[in-house]
Amino acid sequence: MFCVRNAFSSSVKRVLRTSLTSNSSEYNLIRSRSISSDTIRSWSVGKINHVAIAVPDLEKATSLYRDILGANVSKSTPLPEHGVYTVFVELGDTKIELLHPLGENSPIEGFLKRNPAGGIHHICLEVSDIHKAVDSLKGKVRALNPEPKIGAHGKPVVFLHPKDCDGVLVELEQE
Ligand SMILES: C[C@@H](C(=O)O)C(=O)SCCNC(=O)CCNC(=O)[C@H](O)C(C)(C)COP(=O)(O)OP(=O)(O)OC[C@H]1O[C@@H](n2cnc3c(N)ncnc32)[C@H](O)[C@@H]1OP(=O)(O)O
Repeated sequence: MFCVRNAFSSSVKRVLRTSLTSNSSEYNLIRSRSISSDTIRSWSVGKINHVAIAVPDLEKATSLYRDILGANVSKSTPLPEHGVYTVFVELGDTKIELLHPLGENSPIEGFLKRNPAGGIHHICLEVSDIHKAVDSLKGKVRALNPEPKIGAHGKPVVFLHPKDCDGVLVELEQE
């Protein structure tokens, strides 16, 4: 009886010790991660600036938001350096960006081939410091243009690879 109780109690102690040790090391790991990311992070991510929709027929898509839904929409603007036409739909403090291919080798050509009816192409998030953001993402998330380009709002933008962002193309824009 004594032997059985002793064996039981030492196995309980072993389980407790293992669990305590592993919890402590997890705790230390979590603690050190949050301390180091707090220390290193000198930029922050802000609100969604816009959601971009690639469309096969820009006039038809503009008419949906302007004439049927009654939103304010911008004029169509060609952005040859990005290979797209854009139309912005104003929605309170955020926007929808309608995208249509411009010229040969438009970066949205392939997307529209795969999604001929159109679809959500990317989301754009504001960041407080785009250069620091790009630096701190190195080795974790691939930037498609590590050197920021001037985007549709005249501000620097960087696109992040959709395969590193859960299947979503993410654009970072300087606030
Ligand atoms: C004006 C400016 C602004 O707002 O300021 C803009 O919007 S300019 C908006 C247009 N500019 C950009 O999009 C610039 C950044 N984009 C790019 O560099 C390109 O579009 C890529 C994201 C690299 C995709 O190019 P492309 O379609 O030729 O690549 P690919 O056919 O090799 O595709 C590689 C893989 O990525 C996936 N993939 C491609 N485009 C995607 C998208 N928009 N969202 C989610 N996944 C996507 C494909 O399905 C494929 O997956 P599987 O391998 O599984 O089949």
